Amino acid sequence: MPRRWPRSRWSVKPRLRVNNPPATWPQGVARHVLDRVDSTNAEAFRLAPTLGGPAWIMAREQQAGRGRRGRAWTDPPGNFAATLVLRPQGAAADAARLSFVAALAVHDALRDLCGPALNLSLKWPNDVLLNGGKLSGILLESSGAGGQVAVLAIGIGVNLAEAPEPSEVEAGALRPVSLAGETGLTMTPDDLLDALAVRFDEGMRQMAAYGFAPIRAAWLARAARLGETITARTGTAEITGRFDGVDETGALILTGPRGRQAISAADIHFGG
Ligand SMILES: O=C(O)CCCC[C@@H]1SC[C@@H]2NC(=O)N[C@@H]21
Repeated sequence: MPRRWPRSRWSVKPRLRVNNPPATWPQGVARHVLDRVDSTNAEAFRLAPTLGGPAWIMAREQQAGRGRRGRAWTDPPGNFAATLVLRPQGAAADAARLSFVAALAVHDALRDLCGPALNLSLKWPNDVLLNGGKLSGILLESSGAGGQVAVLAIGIGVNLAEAPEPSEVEAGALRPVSLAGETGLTMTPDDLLDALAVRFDEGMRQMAAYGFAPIRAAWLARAARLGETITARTGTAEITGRFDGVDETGALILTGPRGRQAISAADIHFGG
């Protein structure tokens, strides 16, 4: 139930389904909920050999969450920490496109639960922003050999209850925000898991049927700062240019003084 309702910023009442898993949970997908774990991504790799198909692994408490680029991810109680483990038997490039499916699924599941007025947007490659601050992060990890992915772990963290202090994230990073802090809305991790599993399954089916193009289009329709000047920091370079979209591999397209560049791995900074 909403704790408070800031009418000035909202035009639509949120729809929250509490403690009521939908009958629409995708068929053939396992659902594991753990009380405590080090990292749901680590658990995904431990469980993978025992799984007969895709599985969501959610933990009520995650003690050693992993973030992108070797960073830690902290999870205060009430936040969402889950991993979808897949055995895609495909190339690494195909797996990378699933991070866009994941970000879209998080975005759309939150909108399903809270209503369309929730001010969400997406930041390349797969952050979900609320009121311009970072609400959710996604970490893809894989194992395999010869360019083929045997196990893919898509780990998703969402600050439902609490965000880390700005001092806990690195300088220049987006302000961390939580759903409760920004809107007063409360949502259980279980409710988000159920909505997310449905949305992710839809995205996977869409990609299987029509390829990456509709996923890319839907992602771009929700993208923050499209057409604006942004900065991409790779390990070795800093590239500033106009954010012109995402190519068919999922690489970020920046147009700057050196022309059009496709960037496949970087941290993005909005500046200003
Ligand atoms: O740095 C990022 O933005 C990505 C953060 C991903 C955190 C999630 S929480 C669930 C899953 N398990 C982990 O150890 N990490 C991911």
